[in-house]
Amino acid sequence: MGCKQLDAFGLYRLGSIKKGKVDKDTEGTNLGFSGCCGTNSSKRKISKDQHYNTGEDKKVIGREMESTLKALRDGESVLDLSPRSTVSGGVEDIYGEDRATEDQLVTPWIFSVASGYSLLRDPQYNKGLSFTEKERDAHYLRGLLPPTVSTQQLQEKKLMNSIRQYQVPLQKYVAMMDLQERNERLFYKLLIDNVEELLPVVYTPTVGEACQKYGSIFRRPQGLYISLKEKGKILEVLKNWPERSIQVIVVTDGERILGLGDLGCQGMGIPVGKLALYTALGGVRPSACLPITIDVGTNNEKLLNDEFYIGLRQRRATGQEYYDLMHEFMTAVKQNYGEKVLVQFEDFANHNAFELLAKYGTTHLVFNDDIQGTASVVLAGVVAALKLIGGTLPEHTFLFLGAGEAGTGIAELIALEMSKQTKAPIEESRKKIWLVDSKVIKPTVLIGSSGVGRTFTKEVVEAMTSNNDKPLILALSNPTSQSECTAEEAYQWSEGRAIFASGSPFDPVEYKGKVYASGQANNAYIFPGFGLGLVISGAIRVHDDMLLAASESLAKQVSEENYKNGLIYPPFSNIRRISANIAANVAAKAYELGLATRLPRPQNLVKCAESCMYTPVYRNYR
Ligand SMILES: O=C([O-])CC(=O)C(=O)O
Ligand SMILES: [Mg+2]
Repeated sequence: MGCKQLDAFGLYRLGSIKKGKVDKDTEGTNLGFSGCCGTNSSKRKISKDQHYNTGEDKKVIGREMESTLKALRDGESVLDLSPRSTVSGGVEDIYGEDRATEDQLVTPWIFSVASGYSLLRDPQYNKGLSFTEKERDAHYLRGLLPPTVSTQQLQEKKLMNSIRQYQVPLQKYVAMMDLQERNERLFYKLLIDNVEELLPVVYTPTVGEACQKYGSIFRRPQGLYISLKEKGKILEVLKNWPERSIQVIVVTDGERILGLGDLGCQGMGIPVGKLALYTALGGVRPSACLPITIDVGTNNEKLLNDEFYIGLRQRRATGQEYYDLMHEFMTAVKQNYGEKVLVQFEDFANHNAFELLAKYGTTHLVFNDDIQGTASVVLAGVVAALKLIGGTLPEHTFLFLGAGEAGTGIAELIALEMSKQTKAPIEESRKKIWLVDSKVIKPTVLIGSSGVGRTFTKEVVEAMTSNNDKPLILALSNPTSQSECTAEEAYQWSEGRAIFASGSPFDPVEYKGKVYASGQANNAYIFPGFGLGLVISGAIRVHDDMLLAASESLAKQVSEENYKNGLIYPPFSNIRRISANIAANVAAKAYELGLATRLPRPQNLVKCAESCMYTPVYRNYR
């Protein structure tokens, strides 16, 4: 059976943009910024007269959805595996019992009941001072703990007190990572109960600094490191990981960590952080999460010369060598964990991100957070913002600064949603979206995703404000240092009129006696619930309509009270409920598209999602 090309999200359009005319004289237009539209790593320039909707785009438009659905109808290609990843038998053959895996190496895992000292040292089961008297007797813990028996609540209080005493964010980060390695449930209890306070610690912006200094703060490995040294042995490497039932893998190659660029092997902080959110925000079990860093070297001279750098000391492998390693990895993942494991690509550089998504979208359950997750969260924010700025989605004009993964992904998803609403071809919708600056357009929505900080200058924000009663301004680049502008700047320069959200959080701002709280337009709203939806439905492929389903669900959960405060996202304090609703909407779409394998379909998908969610409450040991 042939493996028909099934266009994954955003692929051909990027190809066409890449092929587009590059004009070096694109600077200076009515909004006062240059036409530079690449991320740090891409540094591409796109001509100002190259409208998003180009002739070349048209040729490939519509293929993705149509071909997906057609392929599904024909029953031909969606489930096909590429020849190298086809396995006959051996799927999830954990203990090496099948004939088909006779020639494969086996890790001699032994599972035993932890007790005594090793129980205290096991982060999955350790409860510290919360072991009861009975448990202390039954599990050989007498004398290994001081006499007091604490509650989990008291432990939480104590740890929050101590974390709050650290002034330096990185110290808070290290304290949280230490806790995760010592007492996993308590770590998640803290994160879940104090999500708004701790998100900036374990996630952006602090995780960015942590990655930059990862070699210096490295204590224990928290995920799998797959480097060029492991070429030919990746399946064995996967088998070294102690957990067998993996549902979500977040993988990076470290080449574009947030807006900080190439951090090589030290990008590991990102998969670790994202998966902590998968559990805390989306309820995916920690044991089912696997952070992975693919190390093909780094072009970051500073790291190559850093004596504490933890990765391969060589320049990045590219081309065939790179793709061969990635292919071995993707094949091994499917062979080891089966069809339903979600592989989330995170912080790959543009040139690889689109290609990997295209290549593996047909054979694996893959999701690119930077292209698709960010698109879904931004579409939700824009749809919600319509309540504040007025008009319908197709009535607005969008200008992007940054046509990398996020910019392209967002533009595509907005165009897709517009064309669903207007029933007009997607080419028409694309005409409202500009990936470059131009003298003639008067954008109503300004979206920054260039990875370059401070590009929304006073001039830019003032120009937006002079054209719009309520300009919608999204400064998406992370971490805070790379934000296109600060919340304070947005409110000051727009005289309090901007509807503003940013990728990394900003504190509320006071302007002329009024307090303005801004939202966080970060894919953290989407990926945990999105992944949970895939997991509970047993989905085998990601489809664009699932991204729309996630986005729709998020937008619906913005309350009147939020709107009154100028917010276009609900607060993170409700994120578990938000994620359960997103999961239910995504799962419903998976069933509708015939991409779900967990049958029969649960009647109430919200209840199903909620009941599947991880709880950090201590369990009693017999
Ligand atoms: O990690 C974040 O905060 C959002 C994201 O995916 C990125 O900036 O690459
Ligand atoms: Mg990312």
